[in-house]
Amino acid sequence: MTLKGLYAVTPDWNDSKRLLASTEAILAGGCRILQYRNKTTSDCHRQEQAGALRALTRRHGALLIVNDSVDLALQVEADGVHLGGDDGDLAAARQRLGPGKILGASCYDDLALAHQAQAAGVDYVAFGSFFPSQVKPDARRASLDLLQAARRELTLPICAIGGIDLGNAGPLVAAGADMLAVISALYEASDPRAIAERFASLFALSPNSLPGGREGRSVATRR
Ligand SMILES: Cc1ncc(COP(=O)(O)OP(=O)(O)O)c(N)n1
Ligand SMILES: Cc1nc(C(=O)O)sc1CCOP(=O)(O)O
Ligand SMILES: [Mg+2]
Repeated sequence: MTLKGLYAVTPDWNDSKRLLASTEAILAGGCRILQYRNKTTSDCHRQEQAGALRALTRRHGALLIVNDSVDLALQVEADGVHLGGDDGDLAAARQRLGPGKILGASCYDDLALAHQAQAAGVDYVAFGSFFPSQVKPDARRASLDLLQAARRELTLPICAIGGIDLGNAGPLVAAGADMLAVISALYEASDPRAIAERFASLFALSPNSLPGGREGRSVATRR
């Protein structure tokens, strides 16, 4: 499966019934990549929620990526793991996961970090925060210029994250983002399925037809 399109990331909800219902709607809307992220619950509850999301993503033919923990990713047979700067060594994680699992890395606003992550064997890199985020109000800010430079210099799929909604997503895709990672604009929506459908449709558009797409990659340079 390709690492392209809407990448839904779960909120810190401990109500599993609500979490599963909203996630099911997002997957029904065409999202094919889900990250399980819950920073506030116990390990035991995290394992339970991740296991339920594993079953749900399988039913929808979607990838499941676990945030922060190689152990949990292996326990629930997830498709991969996402690690940030404080989450352990990327090369060691690659060793433990083997070549078949997806490894993603946070690179914040730092292109040099992305080159290091690429050398360590990751499958995608993430930059952010592109916009103010209620989930991470103090996150470092990444720019469209950084995204365009990353697109020119890196061969890996690139993910954008942080405060992304339907109103600001177009220029990110036009600048070279392969994936848009989104929490609030999906999970706080009254109709998450409809929002997911509209995000998914952004990736079916050509760069120049996207809002802010004049500086998008030319067809010749797109992968
Ligand atoms: C797709 C994606 N990008 C970035 C992050 C942030 O990871 P990290 O910096 O480790 O912060 P936490 O999410 O662990 O708080 C992510 N989770 N997913
Ligand atoms: C988990 C996370 N990481 C970020 C980074 O910049 O690395 S921003 C972020 C929060 C994303 O949530 P929302 O879509 O609600 O802004
Ligand atoms: Mg982390």
